[in-house]
Amino acid sequence: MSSYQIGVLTVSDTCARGEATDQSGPEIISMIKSHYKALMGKSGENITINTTYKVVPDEVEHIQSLVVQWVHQGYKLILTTGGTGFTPRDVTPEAIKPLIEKRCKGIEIAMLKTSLDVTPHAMLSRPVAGIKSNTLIVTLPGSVKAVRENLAAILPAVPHAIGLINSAPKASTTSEHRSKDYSSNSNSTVTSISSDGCRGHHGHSHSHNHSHQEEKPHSCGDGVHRKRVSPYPMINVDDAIDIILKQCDLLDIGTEMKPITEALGRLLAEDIHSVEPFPPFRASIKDGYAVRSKDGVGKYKILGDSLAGSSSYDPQLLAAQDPKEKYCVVITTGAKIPDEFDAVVMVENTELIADEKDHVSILSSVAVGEDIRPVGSDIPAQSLVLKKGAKIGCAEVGLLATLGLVQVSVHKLPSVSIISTGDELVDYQTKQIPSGMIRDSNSPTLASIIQELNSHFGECASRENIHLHGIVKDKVEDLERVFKDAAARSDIIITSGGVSMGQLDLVKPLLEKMGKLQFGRVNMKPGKPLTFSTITTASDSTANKNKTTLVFSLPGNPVSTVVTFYLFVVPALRKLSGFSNYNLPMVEVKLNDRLRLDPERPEYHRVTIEWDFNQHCFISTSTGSQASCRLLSLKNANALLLLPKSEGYQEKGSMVKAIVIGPLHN
Ligand SMILES: Nc1nc2c(c(=O)[nH]1)N[C@H]1C(S)=C(S)[C@@H](COP(=O)(O)OP(=O)(O)OC[C@H]3O[C@@H](n4cnc5c(N)ncnc54)[C@H](O)[C@@H]3O)O[C@H]1N2
Ligand code: MOO
Ligand SMILES: [Mg+2]
Repeated sequence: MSSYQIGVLTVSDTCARGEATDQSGPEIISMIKSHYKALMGKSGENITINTTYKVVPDEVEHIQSLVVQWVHQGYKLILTTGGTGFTPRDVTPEAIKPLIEKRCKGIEIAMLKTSLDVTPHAMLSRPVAGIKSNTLIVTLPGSVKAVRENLAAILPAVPHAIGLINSAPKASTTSEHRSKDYSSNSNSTVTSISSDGCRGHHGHSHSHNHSHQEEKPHSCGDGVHRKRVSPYPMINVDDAIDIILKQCDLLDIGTEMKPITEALGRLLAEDIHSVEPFPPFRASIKDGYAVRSKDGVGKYKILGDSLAGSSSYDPQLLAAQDPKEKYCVVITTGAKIPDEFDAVVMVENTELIADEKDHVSILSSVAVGEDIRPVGSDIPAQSLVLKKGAKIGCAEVGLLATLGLVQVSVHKLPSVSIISTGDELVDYQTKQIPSGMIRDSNSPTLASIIQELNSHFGECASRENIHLHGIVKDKVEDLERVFKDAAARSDIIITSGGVSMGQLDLVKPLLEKMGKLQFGRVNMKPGKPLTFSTITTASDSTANKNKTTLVFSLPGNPVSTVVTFYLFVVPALRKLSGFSNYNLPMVEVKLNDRLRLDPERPEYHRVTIEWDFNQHCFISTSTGSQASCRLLSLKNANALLLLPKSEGYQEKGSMVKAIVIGPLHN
């Protein structure tokens, strides 16, 4: 028995404001139900149709966030009504089009044709139909009459369309995919594995379709009545990142003034302009003599010197001299060129004259301006030197110093709380550990990653405001207390453990209770049970708005913890720190290994990459068995390969994209 979740979305300012009652939405629902009833009557198939009905104003964000959420929740069909006309408030097509992955013009034409048979005004409608993920999305006009016509025109094809969109892929989808076995004889085919977790031999197959359950807090229940299928739809990595980035807009981290010597790695929160020109005077580029270029080669009288920082030359002297003679001033690199001179001869192109120390022989003639830096030639006055949003590197600190700035306005950095969860954990400093227990490695690992990120990719998390909460046992009251404390003090909470299918995996239900669980599973390997939520803490005063905290509940397997951190926490940290490029650098690398692919999930395979001057490209070397509990698979890794989900292998010598996660040489 399959169940269809169908979303009906009425887009209308007046209905949203309650100034008009919506007829079209209810009409759609009744047409859908009666059509399917007829359909089921014929085919005998029994489908349960659940419809969700919402009304939103004519606003792109409102339409998109609901449609995206419904798609993530696995809806089969989404029908909107309203907002497809020509008036300024008609934005439904503009909201839906960017979400569509596959346009379905046939459906649009069917609707237009039907309506045009009725009235030529139908050409003033802008329908959009298309597929996003596994969902068919169709915009219908606003009027009930037009809804009836358009829906009647396409309903006969909709069930079949949905069937095609959700048809199983050709390749066999048995879940017993073989991959590098955890044991040493890696070429033995693993008969079955614990679903994607660390290699175990208590394997069982697991199906990937999920039934959509109402969004209510699910406890995993006790051992016996535990869910057999995760209630959390599996979404893809890009959509997950989109959701995270969107939620970042709810936080306002703010800016602060920092002394320039403490601003390295920070992002500028304002444009930086020069006031004075630099250099502020005409400066010599070389050591030698300042001359008047018109005097050419010959014997020159030395009138004094102008050294960088001090000068004995007095212009009165020149005025008192015989104009027919040639004059010069000793000059050093960086020194001010006296106004009466217009070029520099390098000391290598002169000769001393025996017994005449206040004369010199100039051997080469120079052009006007030779070896002189004009005023402002490095930095013009009143010019934009650094743009808002620029990362302050070493040179930028120097430029700020050159401009005489003592402090600068920079983006503040998000504060972070790190929490390890699990009854089996003891502090890593514990010498004798009781049987069945293990040391917590995730917290020290995560704290170190943040430090390394800050040093290599720009400051993206507060160094002072990173709070290690340590280990929290699998007890709801303990977890709730610590999460509440962390939410009050941090912008971002990073937990590890307790998010899969175990009866002590309490984190997801707790977050559904404490906040809003945005998504609970991602189609990736490792890292599938990654969970992302938001907790809103009411503000104490009406003045400032509620505080939102982003909660990243990473899977407990140490490698899953690290990989999901790089893929999902880093973009949030960077966006909140003011970066415009949220992701870590991406490169293309040539494989030095033949790697088996996972037929169900895209994989982030750990490698060491190095530039090869003979092959003119990065060469990647796998870190070995990729079991997600094997932290060794991250040892010396400085990149994550993006391997596609597919049968078969990624061949040695082929080019693959990789995310750079560490220094390119050790
Ligand atoms: N029946 C199913 N079981 C599992 C599934 C599934 O879909 N069905 N998913 C597997 C996958 S994939 C992953 S990833 C893990 C993630 O599970 P949790 O997030 O609940 O993690 P835990 O169960 O708490 O721990 C997993 C593993 O990692 C060790 N661990 C936990 N915290 C730490 C820490 N701070 N330092 C070091 N090691 C840690 C823990 O002892 C476990 O061995 O679920 C699979 N199961
Ligand atoms: O073990 Mo899991 O593969 O991290 O998702
Ligand atoms: Mg678990």
